[in-house]
Amino acid sequence: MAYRSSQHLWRQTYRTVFRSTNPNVLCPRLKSKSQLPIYSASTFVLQRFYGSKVGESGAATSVSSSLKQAEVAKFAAIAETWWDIEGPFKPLHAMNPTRVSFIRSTLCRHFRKDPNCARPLEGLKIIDVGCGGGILSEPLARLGATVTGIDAVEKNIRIARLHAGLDPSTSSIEYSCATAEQLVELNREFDAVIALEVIEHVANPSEFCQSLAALTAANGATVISTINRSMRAYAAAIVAAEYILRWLPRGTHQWSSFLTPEELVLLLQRASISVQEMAGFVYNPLTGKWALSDDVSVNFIALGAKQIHRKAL
Ligand SMILES: C[S@@+](CC[C@H](N)C(=O)[O-])C[C@H]1O[C@@H](n2cnc3c(N)ncnc32)[C@H](O)[C@@H]1O
Ligand SMILES: [Mg+2]
Repeated sequence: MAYRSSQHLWRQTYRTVFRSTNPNVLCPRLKSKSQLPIYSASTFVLQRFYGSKVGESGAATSVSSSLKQAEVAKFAAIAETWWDIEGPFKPLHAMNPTRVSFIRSTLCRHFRKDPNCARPLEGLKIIDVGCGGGILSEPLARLGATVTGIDAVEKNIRIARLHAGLDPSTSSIEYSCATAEQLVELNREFDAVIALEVIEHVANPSEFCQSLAALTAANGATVISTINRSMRAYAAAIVAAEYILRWLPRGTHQWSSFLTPEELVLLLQRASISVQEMAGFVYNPLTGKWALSDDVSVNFIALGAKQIHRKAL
């Protein structure tokens, strides 16, 4: 049922937002928390990697900068190529319809909205953290959301603004050069906070999750996608994508900065975000298309709900 309805949604998303052909999509929905194995080894890894900075209270504590200067410099160097679909962002363009399909169906479930209408995200305030040139912000705006896009690289924001301004359906996107923590300090809140392919580039993933959680309104949703720290991901996302196929500049990704799904679930849980849905992205080299899958061994995406802790009376 979930599979069939997500296929239908996929077709609709693709036609309305991207206007092209239709890859096969599976949108698995977690039925219970037991489907998200959280190994005690993950706790060990988190403590080793992120030390005592993993918050115990679940509240966004002292907010420092998530910026890693070397990462910011890498993205600044290729900023002009955001909308070149054969350039370094080719994989993000290729994955985009699949990830928008996941976001559309999961946000509609979360906010009890009709996924079949033309503007299913109407009425939702969404922030795209680390928006780059706006590859995700634009389809979200076309689906009816009120979109804010932020990025640490000024050049990215200039390009995103320029591109969004070319189409009346995206010209309302509010772009600014900022980090998540800076918006937390301004007490901004959004119904949905989305950070796709960003967490593997920040200085401290635990603090980054705390900032995303602080930006998420009560009963809101947080969506994160990243790359698994697995041997398959090393082979696919680094050896194949950077060295063999040359989709990405060499050195784009550091394997040690990837997170396993269990680690991401734990980091979000400690930021009071409970992961409800997760899916993998898989690439079919014969068709050149991406699809959603149960296989989270390389690229994956998760949606979590912000938990509200009631104070004891
Ligand atoms: C791989 S790109 C992903 C872009 C976009 N989210 C997408 O998936 O289409 C990562 C983006 O995150 C931005 N970035 C990296 N570290 C950041 C930080 N600490 N705060 C905000 N943006 C950051 C980079 O400038 C870059 O545009
Ligand atoms: Mg990346």
